Amino acid sequence: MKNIILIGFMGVGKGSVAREVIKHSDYIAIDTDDLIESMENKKVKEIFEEDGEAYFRKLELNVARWLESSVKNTLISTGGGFYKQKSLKKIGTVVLLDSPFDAIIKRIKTHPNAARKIKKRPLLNDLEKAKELYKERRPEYLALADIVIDVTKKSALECSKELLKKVKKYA
Ligand SMILES: Nc1ncnc2c1ncn2[C@@H]1O[C@H](COP(=O)(O)OP(=O)(O)O)[C@@H](O)[C@H]1O
Ligand SMILES: O=C(O)C1=C[C@@H](OP(=O)(O)O)[C@@H](O)[C@H](O)C1
Repeated sequence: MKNIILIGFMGVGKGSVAREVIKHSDYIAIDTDDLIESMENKKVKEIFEEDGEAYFRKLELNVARWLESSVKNTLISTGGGFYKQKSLKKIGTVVLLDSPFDAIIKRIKTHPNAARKIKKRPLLNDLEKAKELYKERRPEYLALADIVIDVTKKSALECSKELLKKVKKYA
């Protein structure tokens, strides 16, 4: 099985879809932010505050190198900026979870833990800036994707089923 690498904007549902995929397939899952947090023994938010974004991006590069050389048969969910890694397409089949900006924000805001969900994502704290980032990134995400899944109005389970069906062609 080729790796699957899930990309998409902050909060679009990469982690949630990954959790459903592992329930319904033989994939195991890892998450680039989780790897970084355990490497550094710090939350992403603290790394941004204490070490800066550039340092965080270096950690993403280290993770990308390790994924490319050592990880197989795995579903890899990523942070929203991980797609900039040059080796992305070598790591696995690239699956984009896609949704309009307003739909992503609406979904996060209706979650019971909304404030915490927003706070833990430093680049989502200023919504105007986040929208600009979305506009800049969306065409780049689309250009890299082997598979695009529109997650708007679908449950994470539905998205996971669509992903598993579409990915068969690339296995
Ligand atoms: N398909 C979905 N339908 C409804 N809510 C969702 C869906 N996918 C994710 N969410 C909610 O959106 C928020 C962000 O999801 P998450 O999986 O953490 O995104 P990401 O990993 O892309 O940052 C969470 O509150 C999650 O419960
Ligand atoms: O879009 C980004 O640049 C980031 C997205 C975050 O991950 P999520 O996409 O899981 O929120 C996290 O990696 C960091 O805050 C930076």
